[in-house]
Amino acid sequence: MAASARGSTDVSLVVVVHGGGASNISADRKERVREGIARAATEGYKILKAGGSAVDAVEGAVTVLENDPEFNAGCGSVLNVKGDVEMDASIMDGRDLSAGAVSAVRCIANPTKLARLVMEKTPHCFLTGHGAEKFAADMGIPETPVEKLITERSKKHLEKEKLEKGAQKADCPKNSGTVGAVALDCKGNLAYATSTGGIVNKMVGRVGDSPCIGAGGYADNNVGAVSTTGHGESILKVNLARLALFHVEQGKTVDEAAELALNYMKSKLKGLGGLILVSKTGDWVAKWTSATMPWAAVKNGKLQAGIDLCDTKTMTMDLC
Ligand SMILES: COC(=O)C[C@H](N)C(=O)O
Repeated sequence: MAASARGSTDVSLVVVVHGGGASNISADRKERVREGIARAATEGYKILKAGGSAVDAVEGAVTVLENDPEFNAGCGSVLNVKGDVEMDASIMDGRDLSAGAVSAVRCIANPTKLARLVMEKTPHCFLTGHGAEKFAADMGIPETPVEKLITERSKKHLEKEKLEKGAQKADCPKNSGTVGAVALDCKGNLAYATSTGGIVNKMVGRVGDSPCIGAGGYADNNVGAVSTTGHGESILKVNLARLALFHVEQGKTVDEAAELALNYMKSKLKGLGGLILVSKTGDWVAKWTSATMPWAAVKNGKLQAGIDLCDTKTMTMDLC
């Protein structure tokens, strides 16, 4: 059985965010993570309330998390084997399936904003490495010195990982905080965004699932929107986001669809992770097979957030 939280049926504004599926989060970080994830969901919801689109809302929510050093995206990204930051992100508009992605980008504060520019300003879906960085410069995005993206925690994390190398099972990323959001706006449009520093101690040039449309996320107004987190190589192999939406298309509830997709990945590959899903009717679910997955959701002005099943405390805040 996968762990989960879910919302009920009726059409309305919905934002759901996640802060990455991972092994246990230490007690001292829990409150900071919970506060950050709730702030991101609130930001996304405010954008929807002000008449913004689902794409605006997911970009806004994920930007909050990229700027928060507690999460593995933007500032706070985990480091590769060389101690460097290489980030991946993607975004998708469920209206027309337009999508934008970037991978292995370095001196960029908000890779999701860059992914949106790829979607809106180029004839392509996906730019990588130098080309993506050149495009960012052409779009007037200032270069962020890499030191501003690296935290003491991410340095310690790499050191610890190098010492313990071999002890970790490859199918469960340790304490990673990849971030993502899904949203349903007042016009019935759906979108997702996912952003990550990837996995600690990764090879230079390694690209995970997060920028890959269908794996790291998917949005289609006819079905729903999904953002995923977890072991990237497993997520890529099962196309986790599209797989979950396939089950919704087949008539499963959002809860059943998420569970079927995650359990398939676990049984086939021993791959652990999590996902958030909102359907075209506004039903949502946050579900994970990893030990924890910080999540927050706002629907009908009510905010709920949680981290793991042992920590069932949820906040309910009236945002009407
Ligand atoms: C929780 O960690 C992650 O989500 C990492 C990300 N899926 C990757 O493999 O790049």
